[in-house]
Amino acid sequence: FCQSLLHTVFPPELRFASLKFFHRVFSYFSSYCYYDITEIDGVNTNELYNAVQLYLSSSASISGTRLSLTRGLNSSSITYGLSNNDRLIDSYRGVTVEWEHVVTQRQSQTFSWRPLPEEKRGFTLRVRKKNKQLVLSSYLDFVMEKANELRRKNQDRLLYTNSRGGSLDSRGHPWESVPFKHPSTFDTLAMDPSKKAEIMADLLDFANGESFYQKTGRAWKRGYLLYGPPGTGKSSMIAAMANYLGYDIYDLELTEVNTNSELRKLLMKTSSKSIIVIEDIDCSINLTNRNKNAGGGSGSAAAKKNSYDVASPPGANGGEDGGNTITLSGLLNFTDGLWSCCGSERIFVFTTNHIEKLDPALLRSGRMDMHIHMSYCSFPSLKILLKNYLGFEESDLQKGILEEMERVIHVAEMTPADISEVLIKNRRDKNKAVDELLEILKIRAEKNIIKSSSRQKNANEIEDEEQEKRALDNLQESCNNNKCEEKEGHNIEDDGKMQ
Ligand SMILES: Nc1ncnc2c1ncn2[C@@H]1O[C@H](COP(=O)(O)OP(=O)(O)OP(=O)(O)O)[C@@H](O)[C@H]1O
Ligand SMILES: [Mg+2]
Repeated sequence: FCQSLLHTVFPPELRFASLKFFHRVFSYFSSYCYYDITEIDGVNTNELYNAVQLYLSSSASISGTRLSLTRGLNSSSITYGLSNNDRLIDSYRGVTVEWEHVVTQRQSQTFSWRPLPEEKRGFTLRVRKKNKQLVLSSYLDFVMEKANELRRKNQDRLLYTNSRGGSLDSRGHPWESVPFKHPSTFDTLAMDPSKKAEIMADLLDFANGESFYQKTGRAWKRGYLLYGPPGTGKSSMIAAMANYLGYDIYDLELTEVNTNSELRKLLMKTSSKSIIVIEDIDCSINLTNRNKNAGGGSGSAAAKKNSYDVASPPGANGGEDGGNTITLSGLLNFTDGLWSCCGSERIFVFTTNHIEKLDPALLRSGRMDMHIHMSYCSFPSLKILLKNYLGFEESDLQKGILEEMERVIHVAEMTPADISEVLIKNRRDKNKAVDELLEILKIRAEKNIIKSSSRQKNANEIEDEEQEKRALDNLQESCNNNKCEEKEGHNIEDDGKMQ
């Protein structure tokens, strides 16, 4: 209206100045101020625009007359947002604000190095002037935070791998990703319930512990070492952790990493809220010699001790000379050196079948915060498997069968993987599955008893042999001593004679 009035009343040279004047007068008397958030800011995508769009999708009431629906890549849920030129009221700490989605056609003569969308989109936020401070200081931060949370919730988690070696993709990323859809959860995981509850509580404390880590001056990260025989659920536990916290997983293949600096680059490209996994750490690299390159090999015990105490500066033993020169020192810098803090809220999980092979430097407290022993199936774990695979509660099974299972399960030393195999095979006939499982448990237990008794017998025999040998050695030694004494006596005599 103003513009058409200007056209008729003012000559062209005065139009611009008078428009500015009207605008000033209008904004002086208006009790509102307006903020434009455009989709594209210069040549960059405006992150705030995307955040607002996502944020509004959570508060858009279904009663809105027209909503636009979107489903993103890697997302399994639909989000909705404002359609063109629609408005929505939001309130924050008792303050009401109004959002409008503004879409206009882009003028065709605009020059740009990259193709821009034909429509110019943006949000206009209308706030009362008296609330301006609140909006600028905290409402927009709140919107960003909420949007990030929604993005994580809506988006399927990703599983990243560095299987391409050191090569980068077209965007310069060293990680390749696929949607992560592992069904393992803490409900399906068979392990001692009290241990499970402890781990779950620890994870929750970690995820909600931002202020604690800030207060205590610690980097916001946590390390878990899972160890135990194959098939006891170490990988399943990692998947359950990721599903529980909603974190992405970075599966680090150490054999594909050539140098310590490559390892650092990989770490820098991981995102927050993620689990960084190194499976079978004892097999990945030679982790017994921390200062292989810097110290020039394992030396004396003292030199070795020293190499544990002195943290090598990053890159000192980086082995940029090619070949697989990644060292334990590089790995330790990766997990808790300065570089490990270049993101936050990260969990490191290492798995191994042989904890005894690991270097004490990896096991010292503070490095791997929790050591979790995944062991052979116990009776409580067995009950979880029976419930998950066959739907049998404790009360559905005969007391005699349960008692017998409880008696043999420890001696049988069967992994949850072995037991689930038997249950899956017979899952159509549940009673048969239980009978067969009990039978197998008994056979295994019997075998183990025989094996351990023969081992004991062997050990006793070896002990006897050693005792005999020791006795013979002692005898021989005393004989030798006697001979020496006789000989020394002769010498003295000889000496005497000579003198
Ligand atoms: N504790 C468990 N609870 C439920 N299922 C389990 C458990 N342990 C093993 N399984 C089953 O056995 C299979 C193998 O388990 P998983 O891969 O987690 O073992 P692992 O300990 O990682 O073995 P490895 O040391 O060989 O990597 C899984 O598919 C899972 O279904
Ligand atoms: Mg595994």
